[in-house]
Amino acid sequence: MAEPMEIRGFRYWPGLLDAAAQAALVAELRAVVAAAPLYAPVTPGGRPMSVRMTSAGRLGWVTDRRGYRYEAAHPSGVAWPPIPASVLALWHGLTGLDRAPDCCLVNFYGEGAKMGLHQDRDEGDFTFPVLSISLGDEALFRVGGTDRRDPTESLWLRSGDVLLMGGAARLAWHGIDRLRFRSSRLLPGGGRINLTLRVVATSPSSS
Ligand SMILES: O=C(O)CCC(=O)C(=O)O
Ligand SMILES: [Fe+2]
Repeated sequence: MAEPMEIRGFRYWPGLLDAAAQAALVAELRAVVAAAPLYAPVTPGGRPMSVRMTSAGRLGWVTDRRGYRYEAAHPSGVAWPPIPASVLALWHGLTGLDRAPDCCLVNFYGEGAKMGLHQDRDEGDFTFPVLSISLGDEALFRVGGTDRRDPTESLWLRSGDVLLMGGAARLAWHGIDRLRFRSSRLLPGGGRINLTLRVVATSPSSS
């Protein structure tokens, strides 16, 4: 596996997935979205998010008026589809962990979509990293420290880039400021997909 770069404590593999791997992943994600359609989430405060979302895995991350949490089913009631095998292989290869992720959150960014600065802290055990995979249009990723007021820096995430948020950077603030819509031709209609792989419970048998 190629040596990662380091950015603010994150491990970063620019262009890790080649064009063929990206296309294969998109095909697998089409099956995920066919089983568990992208939906428009709302924050606990009632504000619509600009990204559309779904999940694969034992648990999916959801938000609505009742709060941020992990659920065993899609808002429609259907079970989340399994995490694609190629995604699991990346997780095990890059994290070195035997433990599989419980959730593969799928974010779709259409034109104008963004994600405010936040920490990923609904998982319960921050010793496990979060692995992020970017597909499609370029997105301006902003990363800070573990304190909201820490200075931030930005980098453009491109299709095929992979980022591991672990160790001291597991609780770093991060977000997506904007997209270069139609900067990639991977998705025919434009847009960006981001996958984040997360361990949610503390042991695989707990539910
Ligand atoms: O889209 C991205 O690159 C980041 C997504 C993210 O931070 C999240 O889903 O928690
Ligand atoms: Fe996040």
